[in-house]
Amino acid sequence: MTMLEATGLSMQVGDGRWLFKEIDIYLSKGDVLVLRGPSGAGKTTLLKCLAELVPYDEGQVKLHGKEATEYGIPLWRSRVMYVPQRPAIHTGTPMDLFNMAKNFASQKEKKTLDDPTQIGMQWNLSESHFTENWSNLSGGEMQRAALAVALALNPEVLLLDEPTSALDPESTLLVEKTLKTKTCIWITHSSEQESRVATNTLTLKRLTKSGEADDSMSDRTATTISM
Ligand SMILES: Nc1ncnc2c1ncn2[C@@H]1O[C@H](COP(=O)(O)OP(=O)(O)OP(=O)(O)O)[C@@H](O)[C@H]1O
Repeated sequence: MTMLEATGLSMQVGDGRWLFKEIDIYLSKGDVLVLRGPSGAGKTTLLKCLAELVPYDEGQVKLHGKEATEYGIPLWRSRVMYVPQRPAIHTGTPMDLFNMAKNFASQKEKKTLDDPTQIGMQWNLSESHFTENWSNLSGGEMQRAALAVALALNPEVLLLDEPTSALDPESTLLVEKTLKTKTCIWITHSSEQESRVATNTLTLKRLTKSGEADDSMSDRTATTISM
């Protein structure tokens, strides 16, 4: 049964070019939809539209058949959660972030929250990484800690923006093992990662101003979805 449904999602950018046009996504529980496409094709922006972080021009997004306005935007974002490639500059520690987020009214409706430390320990992080200031963590530690905080908040859909881009191969496999058990849309530039985690793939291509595939750009012929 479809959990997250986007229909006819379209967005135009400043110069009148369509960034993406008439995107349809049907995500059921346990699906891992891999989002691929060349740099600048609009992958990050599409995830931000699904999370209602940036406005789109046409189309609808629904979770369990209801639009974001019916939930209220903060509750929507706690259920359909965008996880950036690099965590925003946070002061304090990963646990401070988790404790702050779990006290948001939108989180309080959730019955179960997990422990980010326990999640991180599956990924070769130690408890102390979660009580260390973000600024003292390495790029890979920061990326795993931010992912662990997001997972612990138990969103229904995770929108993952290159979630293993800062990780070594061993940590990448550990993180994949956990994330592929979740319902998510996952941006990656790696076809190896796609083959390990995807239940289906959506490929974005660059479009011309009129919204047609830009055939002058190599390997950019259409917006395709393969199941
Ligand atoms: N609101 C906006 N107004 C104008 N341009 C925008 C807007 N939002 C996104 N863009 C442009 O759209 C393009 C797509 O950006 P986006 O970050 O979504 O691409 P991407 O496919 O995720 O790229 P990458 O693989 O490099 O991360 C960029 O050129 C960006 O500057």
